[in-house]
Amino acid sequence: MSESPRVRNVLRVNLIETESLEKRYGGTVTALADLTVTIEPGIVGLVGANGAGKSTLIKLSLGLLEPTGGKIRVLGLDPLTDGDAIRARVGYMPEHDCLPPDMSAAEFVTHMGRVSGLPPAAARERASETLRHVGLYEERYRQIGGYSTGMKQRVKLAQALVHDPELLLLDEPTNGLDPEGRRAMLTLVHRIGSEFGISVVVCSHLLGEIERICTSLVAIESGRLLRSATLSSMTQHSDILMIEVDDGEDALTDRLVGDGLAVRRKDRVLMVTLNGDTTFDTIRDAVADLDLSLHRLEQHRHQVADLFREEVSHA
Ligand SMILES: Nc1ncnc2c1ncn2[C@@H]1O[C@H](COP(=O)(O)OP(=O)(O)OP(=O)(O)O)[C@@H](O)[C@H]1O
Repeated sequence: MSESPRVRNVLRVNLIETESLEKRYGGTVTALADLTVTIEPGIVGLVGANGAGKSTLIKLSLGLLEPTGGKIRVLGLDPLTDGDAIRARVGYMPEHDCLPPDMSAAEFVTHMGRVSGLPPAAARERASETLRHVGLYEERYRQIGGYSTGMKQRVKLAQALVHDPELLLLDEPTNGLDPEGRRAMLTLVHRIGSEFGISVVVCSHLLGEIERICTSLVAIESGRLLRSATLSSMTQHSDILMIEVDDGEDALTDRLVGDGLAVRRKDRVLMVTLNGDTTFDTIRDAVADLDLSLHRLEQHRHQVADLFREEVSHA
């Protein structure tokens, strides 16, 4: 984290690339099927319902599992042959609780720093630093067994960060947290991604929750790619104008339809399909002729929900 985002961002290598990736468990359960996706640097939400295959993809990325078909590369490396190199450059926060209750957070995170190859003094220093970043500095000498769920999640995050990785893989980091705890955890993840320049792949079954912190989203369903897109491409202007007037929506609708425009109504909002630059003039003239007061006239932006949530909700 001491390294500047500028230096890190020079390395624009893809985070994860898969080609026809397949993972079957025991020959019967197909967790991933023909998954081809390229995940670029940034804060990436990996969304999908429970059982969609998110954890399997993360474990394949770390070389903890072997694919039964296809290819996967992480930071340009092959997890099967370059597993050590990948684990040195990647931090992993697993979904389930895996913390020793009778160790303090300081001891545990220092230990994980040592496992990652840091010398003793550097591991202790980095452990303190990362525990401060995740908001556990004051509590770092208490036994983990006495921590709340939120504090345990932060220890898991700290151990993933201790060796200063380029990429963080976070599996459902908000699991078990109350709404305030979820917000705080996501704010922390966003800070790590935006201020420290560490790329993050964050798994969640809750699209609505993670979309606000992500630069791109990858949705999977039953082990297959549903959609992959950047947030900016998803929230571009559409060709729909949203109009609200104080009163007189019916009269305005009739008039605009009479002027040849396509109008849909959603409660009190008129949604008019743009038909060249003259559409604005037509609306202005209609509002003036009907003596209405105009509250809103703006080009509708696509909502992530429109493009994604519906698909994910079926997942
Ligand atoms: N070790 C395993 N043996 C057999 N089946 C497994 C194993 N691990 C996962 N699966 C199955 O593979 C599918 C994908 O599971 P995976 O854990 O990757 O999904 P997920 O999207 O991470 O969901 P969740 O958040 O619930 O873990 C599921 O049907 C799951 O039951």
